[in-house]
Amino acid sequence: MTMSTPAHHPALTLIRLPHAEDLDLPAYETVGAAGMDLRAAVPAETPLNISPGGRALVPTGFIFEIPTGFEGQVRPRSGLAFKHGITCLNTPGTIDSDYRGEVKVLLVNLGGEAFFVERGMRVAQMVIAPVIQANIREADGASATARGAGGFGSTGSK
Ligand SMILES: O=c1ccn([C@H]2C[C@H](O)[C@@H](COP(=O)(O)OP(=O)(O)OP(=O)(O)O)O2)c(=O)[nH]1
Ligand SMILES: [Mg+2]
Repeated sequence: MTMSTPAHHPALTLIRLPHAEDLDLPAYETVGAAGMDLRAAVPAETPLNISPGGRALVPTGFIFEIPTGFEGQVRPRSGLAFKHGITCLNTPGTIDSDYRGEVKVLLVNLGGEAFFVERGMRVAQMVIAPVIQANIREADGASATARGAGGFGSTGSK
């Protein structure tokens, strides 16, 4: 495997909230993992029940201080999607670098059975990605291109 350089590892500070007291830190499960898994900080005694077709906001128990110039993307886990129809409703969820609240995961149950989210369950993964903020300006007309306003299959279906 290619060696990583420190430039590829921006510092990420996590602040543990009281209800995450005993939870593992979100972590990359393998050396080459793109995302760190996020665990559910729901009470151990009351798993969160998501009915078929229902949705729930699952606390992670951590504040993420995403470095400036980056974002956090909350993405589904394919295993939960495949086995249970559990995915993130707003995927990818966007975590802004200036957000200082608890990261939460918006799950939806597209499966046919109730799904119970238990404490410590890895419910989603977060990818840290660079962000480019555009300089926004307004203009009177759009510049000419070969495509013009064609879209939605205008180049043909094959
Ligand atoms: O899956 C998600 C998506 C968002 N957030 C938090 C972090 C993010 O920085 C903030 C706002 O998210 P977003 O911009 O997607 O939501 P909005 O509906 O536009 O709310 P706001 O008006 O607060 O920006 O909510 C999460 O914890 N989990
Ligand atoms: Mg917003």
